[in-house]
Amino acid sequence: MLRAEGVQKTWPGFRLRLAFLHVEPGQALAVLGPSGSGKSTLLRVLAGLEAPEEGRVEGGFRVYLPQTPLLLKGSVLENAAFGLRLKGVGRREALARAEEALEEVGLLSKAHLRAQGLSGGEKVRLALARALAVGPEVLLLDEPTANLDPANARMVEALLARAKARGAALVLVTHSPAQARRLAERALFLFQGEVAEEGPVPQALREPRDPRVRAFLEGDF
Ligand SMILES: Nc1ncnc2c1ncn2[C@@H]1O[C@H](COP(=O)(O)OP(=O)(O)OP(=O)(O)O)[C@@H](O)[C@H]1O
Repeated sequence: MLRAEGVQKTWPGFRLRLAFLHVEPGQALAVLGPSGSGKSTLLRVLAGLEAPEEGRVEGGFRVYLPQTPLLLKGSVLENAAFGLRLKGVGRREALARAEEALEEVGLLSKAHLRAQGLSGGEKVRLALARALAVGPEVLLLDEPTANLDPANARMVEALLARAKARGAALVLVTHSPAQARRLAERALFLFQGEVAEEGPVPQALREPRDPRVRAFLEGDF
């Protein structure tokens, strides 16, 4: 479960304001909006990586995936085990669970290769394996399929759907209304740091009330 209330976060010349946000276990909220509207800032506030000047964020164990995966030097397997090791899981068990996570993302055959040598799509899948291995209650994802080919994007979407089915709450920043439709129950549109629209996915994407959201969805924003 993830819940935020009365959040305000300012940067020079920019202010994010969010009255209320709630994501249930097993559900996903898609966050859409033009470049610079505050999507990443919102995600980082929800992750606890940026402290808001006002408001509260509450949630269970959260894992944040930035747009460009941050991988460590060392093998694919060591990277996949890293989150578990941080949580205090012993080395042997962490490696065994990391292997399971790698199998799930289709990277077990590359477990002993250098993580830095993976392709872009494989790096995203590895970051997801590392995240999923720790069983997060909340996954915060910043455009996880940006720059991926269709096959990798489909694979990542399938993994996210599986994480939801296991009860994770997802917040998914995406530029793709189609992806929002496939993965999310609710959608939120940000414009210049303000929520212009929030609602269930079919309606919010099909019949938005805000004219800026309509223009955005028609590709005019
Ligand atoms: N660490 C920071 N320091 C100062 N300003 C920042 C910082 N992070 C974001 N901003 C500013 O906040 C505003 C919103 O940026 P943010 O990255 O949240 O938007 P976004 O919707 O995620 O954009 P994009 O789709 O291009 O990634 C921008 O004006 C940006 O310059």
